[in-house]
Amino acid sequence: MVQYCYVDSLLELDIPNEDVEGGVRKLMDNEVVSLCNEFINASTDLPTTELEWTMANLVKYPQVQAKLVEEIKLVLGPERRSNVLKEDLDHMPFLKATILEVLRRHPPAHMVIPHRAGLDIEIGGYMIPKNAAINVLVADIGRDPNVWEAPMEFNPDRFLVKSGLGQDEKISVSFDVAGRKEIKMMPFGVGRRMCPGNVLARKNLEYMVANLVWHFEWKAIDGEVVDLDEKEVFTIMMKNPLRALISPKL
Ligand code: HEM
Repeated sequence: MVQYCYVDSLLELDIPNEDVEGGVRKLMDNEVVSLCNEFINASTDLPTTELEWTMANLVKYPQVQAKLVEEIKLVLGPERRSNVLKEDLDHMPFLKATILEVLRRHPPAHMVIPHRAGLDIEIGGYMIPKNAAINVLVADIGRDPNVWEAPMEFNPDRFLVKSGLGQDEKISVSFDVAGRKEIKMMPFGVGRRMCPGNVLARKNLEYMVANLVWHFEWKAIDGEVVDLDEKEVFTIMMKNPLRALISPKL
């Protein structure tokens, strides 16, 4: 069987050649290395950082952890003690909402990768000249009090939508992460350069968090308070790493 990998796709790419009008060229070795480096870092550091922020919030706010466990119990039924499976995640709106709330409140990247203006353009009364480096304050967008009610509060419920009445009542999550209609937060960037791993990253986080709270109880260490201060490393990490009492559920 012929294996086709990410590097093969890079070697096949034709990209615009800025030295030749309308021309194309192949990627140079240093560009391939840089893209692989970006891919490996982006797919490991950011999800790991986000997992720590999630568990920190679940330790700090035990009522949110308890609500997650309730949701899992409801989906798995009274008898099942096995792992939460990928298929189960589709029936867990509160879990999805929790991950979105972590991404809003603690995006692991406070800025996107720098972009460049392709032409002179005026946006919102500001002239942006061609070739200017552009960056976006991702964290500030997700914490904007004009857009989010009590933005510094950790409240996954804000992403839940109720529909139907009585027995037909349904709770779901409907959020435009890609910012197609409006941009209320952008932890994965938006547009053509939006993170290609965003669906995978959210699913993985949901899967890991669901199983971590299903099999273990996460509690604050006596006398310690979970500190949500931030520190910039490659990603925005917890200044004081999470310490917790983790006990297996029997
Ligand atoms: C919580 C997890 C993650 C977050 C918050 C995140 C966020 C981001 C952000 C903000 C960007 C820059 C977008 C822009 O410049 O407009 C980006 C780019 C990228 N991400 Fe992610 N990411 C995550 C996980 C992943 C995973 C799991 C993968 C791969 C499996 C991945 C692969 C990439 C790649 C290849 C780029 C560069 C895209 C480009 O330059 O066009 N990321 N990510």
